[in-house]
Amino acid sequence: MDLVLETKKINKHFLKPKDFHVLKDISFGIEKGEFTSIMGKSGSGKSTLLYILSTMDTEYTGELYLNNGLITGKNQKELSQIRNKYVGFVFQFHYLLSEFTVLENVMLPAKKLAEKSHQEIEYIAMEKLKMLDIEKLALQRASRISGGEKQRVAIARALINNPVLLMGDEPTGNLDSRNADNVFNIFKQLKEEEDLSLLIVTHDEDFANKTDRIIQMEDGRIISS
Ligand SMILES: Nc1ncnc2c1ncn2[C@@H]1O[C@H](COP(=O)(O)OP(=O)(O)OP(=O)(O)O)[C@@H](O)[C@H]1O
Repeated sequence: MDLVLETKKINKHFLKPKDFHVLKDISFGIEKGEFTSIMGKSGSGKSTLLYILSTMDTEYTGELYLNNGLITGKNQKELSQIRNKYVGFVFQFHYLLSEFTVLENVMLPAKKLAEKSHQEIEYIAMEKLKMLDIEKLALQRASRISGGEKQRVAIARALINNPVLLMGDEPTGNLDSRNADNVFNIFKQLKEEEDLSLLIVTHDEDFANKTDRIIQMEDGRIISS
């Protein structure tokens, strides 16, 4: 099995205001090209888990592997490199820089990685915009485009460093059903054509039912997957 992500017995406690065991023995793997959704009631620990998987939160016990490499125990500088290289993120709110153009927003994570020239990054960014059918918006300010378009730009930005895994926290939560369907179809296309793995937290049952696998969480545990 070619796993792009694996967790072994991840546990997390919030210590304030009092000890709360929020994640309990979370062990699972995501295969290359797999499209997985995470569902569960509000408060079941989905966002807390995603934050750990995204390497942003290091306060947990257990082990996290990305692309077969052990992530747990690495320092912040190493984590930031790994994050930029292997993982893309899409959130409910797109967090675009509104005074920047669409193209500039998409280029930003590649600029941070500082491995390619400005011209190369611009070329790749335009390719991503074409893939998402929004290349005509490249020079438009991010504040001047629609909600559905903004989410496409956020997806293009998440893909700029060619990640192996795209993670999303409610990426369709703020969209109407037509735009939510569009985003699902883009994800499916990325899985099928680019062999990308996707791990998406969602409350949308229709969306989750169309993915390859649903990980169901309850009270900090995985109850089915
Ligand atoms: N910083 C924190 N300190 C203490 N408790 C927290 C903290 N962050 C979250 N929690 C608690 O941990 C539990 C899990 O929260 P989390 O946000 O992971 O749930 P969720 O499943 O993503 O919920 P939702 O679907 O509403 O986004 C909740 O009971 C929440 O109140």
